[in-house]
Amino acid sequence: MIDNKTSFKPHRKSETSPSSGKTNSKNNQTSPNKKQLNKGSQQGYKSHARPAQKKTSNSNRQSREKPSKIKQDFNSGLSYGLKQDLQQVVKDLDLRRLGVNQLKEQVWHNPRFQAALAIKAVLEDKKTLTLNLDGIIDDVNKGFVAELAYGVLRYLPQLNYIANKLLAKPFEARCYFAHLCLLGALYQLIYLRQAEHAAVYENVELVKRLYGAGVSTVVNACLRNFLRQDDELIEESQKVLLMPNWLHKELSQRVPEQQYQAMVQAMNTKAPLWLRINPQKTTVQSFTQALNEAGIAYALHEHLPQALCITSPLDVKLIPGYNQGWFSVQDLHAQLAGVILAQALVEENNSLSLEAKIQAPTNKGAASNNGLQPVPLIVDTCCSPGGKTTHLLEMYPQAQMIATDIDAQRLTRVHDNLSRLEQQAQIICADARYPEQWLPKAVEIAMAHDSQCRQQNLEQPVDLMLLDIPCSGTGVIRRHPDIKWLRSMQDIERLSQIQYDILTNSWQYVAVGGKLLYVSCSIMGQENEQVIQRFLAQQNNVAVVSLDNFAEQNLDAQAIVPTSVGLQLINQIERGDGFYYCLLTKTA
Ligand SMILES: C[S@@+](CC[C@H](N)C(=O)[O-])C[C@H]1O[C@@H](n2cnc3c(N)ncnc32)[C@H](O)[C@@H]1O
Repeated sequence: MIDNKTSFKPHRKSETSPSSGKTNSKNNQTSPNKKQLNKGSQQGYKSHARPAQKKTSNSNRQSREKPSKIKQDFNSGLSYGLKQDLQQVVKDLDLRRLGVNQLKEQVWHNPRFQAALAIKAVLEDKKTLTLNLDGIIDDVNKGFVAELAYGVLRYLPQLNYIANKLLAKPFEARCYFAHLCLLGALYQLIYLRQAEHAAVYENVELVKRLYGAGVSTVVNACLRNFLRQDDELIEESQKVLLMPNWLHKELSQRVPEQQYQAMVQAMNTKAPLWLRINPQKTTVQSFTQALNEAGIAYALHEHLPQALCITSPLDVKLIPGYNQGWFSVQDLHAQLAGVILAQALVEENNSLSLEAKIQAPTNKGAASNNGLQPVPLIVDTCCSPGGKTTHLLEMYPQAQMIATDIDAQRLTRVHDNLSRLEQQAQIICADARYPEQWLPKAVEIAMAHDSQCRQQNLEQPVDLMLLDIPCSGTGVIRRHPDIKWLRSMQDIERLSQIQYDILTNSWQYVAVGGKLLYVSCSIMGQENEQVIQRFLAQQNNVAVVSLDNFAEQNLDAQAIVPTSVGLQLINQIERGDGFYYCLLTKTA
C-alpha cells in the first residue's frame, strides 16, 4: 500500500522528517515462564509487520465512560509511555492488592518492574522487546531496564533452571512478577555481578510492594540460598540449552559441529559495535584520528576499509562526528550488502572476486558516480531503518534510490538517517509483495526527477534491486534474544512463502543485465537457499553470481557455512551477525 503522505517525495537534504523454598521441585516445569515458553508463537512475522499500535487498548479506553483521574494524569504528561489505563493494568496483572494509587506511586517508576513488564509482554503477549521498551520506559531508566530485560531473555532457561532449583514449589500464577523479579535478581548477581543490596534487597522490596511480605520472604530466602551455593548452581546450569529445542535441532543440523559451539556462544553474547565510515563526509584517517584524540579504542577490519569496531561500546552519540554523519552504526556482515552491490555494478562477469576492487570510493570518485552512465536506478525494498540504503548512497550518491518498507513508523528512522547523512531517496511505504502497486509510478517519478536516469526498458527498469526480506531474524538473536521465544517453526514456513513471493514479483522489474541481491538475517535454509532454489527452478532468465572468491578473500572462513547456493554467514564473537546473501543477474 502506498502512503501518499510520505510517498513519492524525494528526500530533501535540509528536511528533518524524521516461595520459602530450599529444595528442588520436580514440578518446576510448570512455573509461569516455563508454561509460557512451551506455548510457542504464531506471530514471528508480526515483529516486522505494522507496529502494535495499541489499537485495542485505545478503543477499549474510548469505549469506557468518563476519563478517570489517572487518565488525566497520563494526558498531562506522565513520562512513562505505556499508555494504558492503570486500572486495567491492575486488573490484567492481578495486582488488586496493590491498587491503582500504590501501583502508580510505589511501583510504576521502578526499573525492575518496568523490565518485568517488558519481559512479560514478550513471553505472554508475544510482542517484540524493542517495541515494548520503546513503549514502556523513559530515558532515565532505559539503560538499566534494557540490560535487565535483554539479559533475562537471553539467559531465560538457565535462570529458570536455577530459580526452580531454589523454589520448593513454583509461584502461583497470580505471582507472575515475583518469579520475574527472582530471575532478574539472579541475572544481576550472575551476569552483572551487582552488589547484594542492588540485586537482592531491591527485588525483594519490589515483590513486597506487589504481593506482600509472605511472597517477598520466599524470594529473599531463594536469593540468600543462591548466594550460599552460587558456584555449584552456576556450574550445574551451564548444561542448560539457551534456545528452544526446535531451533537447536534446526541449527545443529545446519551448522557443522566445529562451528556450532562458537556460533551458539556468540549468539548468547552481546553483539559488538561495528561502524561504517562514510567516505562522503570523512576519511578513514581523519575519523581514526578523531577517535584517537577522544581516547576511544577501535579496530579496523582487515579487508573492508570502511568497517571499524569500537572495542569498548559506548553511546554512539558520544563518538566524534555522529551529528556530522561521519559514520553509521552497522553490523560487519550487514555492511556486505552495500559492498557486494556496489561491486556488482562494475563487475561484468559472473563472479565477484577481487579484494583490490573493494575500495571505499573517494569523495571525488563517488561524486562522479565512478564513471557509470546513466545514473543507476536502485530499489531497496524492506529498507527500514535504512542501513543498507544509506550505504549504497554513500557509494553512489548520484544513484536514483527508491527505498520502501511496509512499516510507516519504521520509515521515520530512514528519514532521520537520510537527514543526518544528507542523502536523498524516494521513500515509499509499500508492500514488497506487490511491486506492481508502487514500483512503476516510483520509477516514473525518479526519471522525471533526474534526466540522466533514463531507463531503456520501462517494464524492466531496475539496475540494482536489494531485497532485505522479512525473516525470522535467527542470525541476529544476540541483538534480539526475544526472537528465541517469539518464533516457531510454523513462522519459518510462513515466512519462506512471503520471501518467495517478494523475490518472484520483484524479479520482473530487474533490467536485463541488472542484479538482484537477496539478503536475510536468518540462518535457516528454509528462508535462504531453499527460497532461491525454488526460484531458480521456475525461472529461465537468471544466473547466480558466485560470491565464493569474494568471501574467501575477505571473510573469516569460520563465519561461512556451506550451502548449495549463495553465501551463509553465522555470527561470531567480535565479528558479524548471521546473514545470507545471494546475488542474481538477469540474463534475458
Ligand atoms: C531486516 S529489516 C530491513 C533492514 C534494512 N534493510 C537495513 O539495512 O537497515 C526487514 C524490514 O522489512 C520490512 N517488511 C516486512 N514485511 C514487508 C513487506 N511485505 N514489504 C515491505 N517491507 C516489509 C520490515 O518493516 C523491516 O523494516
